Amino acid sequence: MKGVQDSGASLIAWSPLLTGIKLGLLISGALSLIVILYGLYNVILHPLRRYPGPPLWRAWRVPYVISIHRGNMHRRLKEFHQKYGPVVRIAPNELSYTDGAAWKDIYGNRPGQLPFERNRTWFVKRTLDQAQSIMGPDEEAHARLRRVFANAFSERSLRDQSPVIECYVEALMNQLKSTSFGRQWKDKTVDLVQWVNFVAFDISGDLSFGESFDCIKTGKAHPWVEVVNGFGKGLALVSTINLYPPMESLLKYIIPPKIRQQQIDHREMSAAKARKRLAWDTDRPDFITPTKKYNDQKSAISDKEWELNMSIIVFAGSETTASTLSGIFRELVQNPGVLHRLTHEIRGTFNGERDITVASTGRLPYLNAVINEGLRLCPAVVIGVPRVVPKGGDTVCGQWVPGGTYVAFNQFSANRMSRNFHHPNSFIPERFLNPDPKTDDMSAFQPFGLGRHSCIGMKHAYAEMRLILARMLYSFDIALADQHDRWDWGDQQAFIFWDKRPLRVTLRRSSMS
Ligand code: HEM
Repeated sequence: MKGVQDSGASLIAWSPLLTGIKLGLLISGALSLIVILYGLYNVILHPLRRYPGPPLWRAWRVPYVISIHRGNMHRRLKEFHQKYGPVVRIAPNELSYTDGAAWKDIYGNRPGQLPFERNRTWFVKRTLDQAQSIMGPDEEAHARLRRVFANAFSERSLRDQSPVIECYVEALMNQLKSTSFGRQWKDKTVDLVQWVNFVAFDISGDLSFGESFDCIKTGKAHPWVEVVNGFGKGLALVSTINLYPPMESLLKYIIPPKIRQQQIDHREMSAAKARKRLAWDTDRPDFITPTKKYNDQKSAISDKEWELNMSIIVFAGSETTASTLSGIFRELVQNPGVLHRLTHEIRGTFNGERDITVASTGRLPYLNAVINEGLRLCPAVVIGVPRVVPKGGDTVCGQWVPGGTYVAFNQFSANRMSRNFHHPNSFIPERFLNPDPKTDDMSAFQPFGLGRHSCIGMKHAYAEMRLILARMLYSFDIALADQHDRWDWGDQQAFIFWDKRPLRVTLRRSSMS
């Protein structure tokens, strides 16, 4: 009897816990049901239901988020486009395109039609007084900022700025040629990824902040550069969290305090550098002199906007150029035939290193073809910058897309589709010498984007890349340090930007230098 009483008493004592467990099961059951029903709705009833794509990705956004954080989104998208075709639904409300016609429809300026704006989840504004940026989604602010900075990127400004670019490339060459510990060298092994990063950031720092980061001089990355090199992973985290607005408030708990402090210090360092350059009364040839002149008349840009946009331009101008050059150098050392033909063109054109300038490298057909082929195989903007279809919907590639859908042209996938390019995974610069529309669809090739948001620094990027490649191949015979170190550029991870692996090459002074 006592035993029964005891077990009855303990059952009573357990009953709140059992009720709690039951309630918990009920709630998690209900939540799972909602998640399943939401997935089923997305696949069966959603307005995008007729677009093909991997079932789990069409049902929920989670696989997309996981892939972004694994750094393999570019490879997954390529697989999907190979399987499902030129338009793939990669999330309940997102379509990915590889058909060249999508460039004009999504990014082009179409008079009389509403624009496809930049997707706000990528460029969210955290406070109302946060400065506007040229990379931001606000079309009005963008148009104003684009006008303010336009003169700094004109053909004429590039001519004025060329001596600055040449001076840093000269410094790079001197550093690479320098003796090691006082001894002349015959062969020298260097990591080219590191050195092109140094030169690209030093040039960008000078043209925007008025001072170099001194990466070439010191042989190491400046703290400002070190922080922005990890920027892609941060942007990937923020952009995916922004997809789930209630999670946004958790950001401050997710980001470790050390990283948060690093971000604050970095912002302050950028602001101090920007203020220093702006206070300088000078006519030096850089991005700021023409912009300041315009702004003195129009007062179009606030102090905070100066600070934010100068940092953006430093980053946009260096990471992209450094990535592309890293890709081109890797392709060259892995393709000796192309390297030989390019070296022959460069050494046959110039009579000495002094002849190699921004202006004189503009007319080398094979050099230009090599750069374009590098931009195709190793696109700096790996994953398309998404846009949003305007209210009321619009047509992309002849198919109706409802308003609010995210749409993007994905360059890595598009450039490696055999329906766009013959032997799409091979490095064949010749395809750019005499493009044959039967084998290569050049409408798919827009490495600098299209329309009002297309790259403002395109001329500068080509100028820098031509000069660096020409000077390097004129002065050095370059080969892979380890002949087994061969792989496809796309094998690397990409967190919005490429997570670049080293490129160890052996340099030997050429007979020309
Ligand atoms: C190989 C080098 C480069 C590549 C592949 C590249 C690519 C791109 C692309 C695809 C866009 C369009 C983004 C969008 O559609 O939302 C863009 C925008 C931009 N790029 Fe570049 N870029 C390069 C170099 C540069 C350089 C050297 C600078 C400046 C010095 C620069 C500054 C910018 C800026 C400010 C924007 C935003 C333009 C706007 O929204 O009006 N880029 N770039």
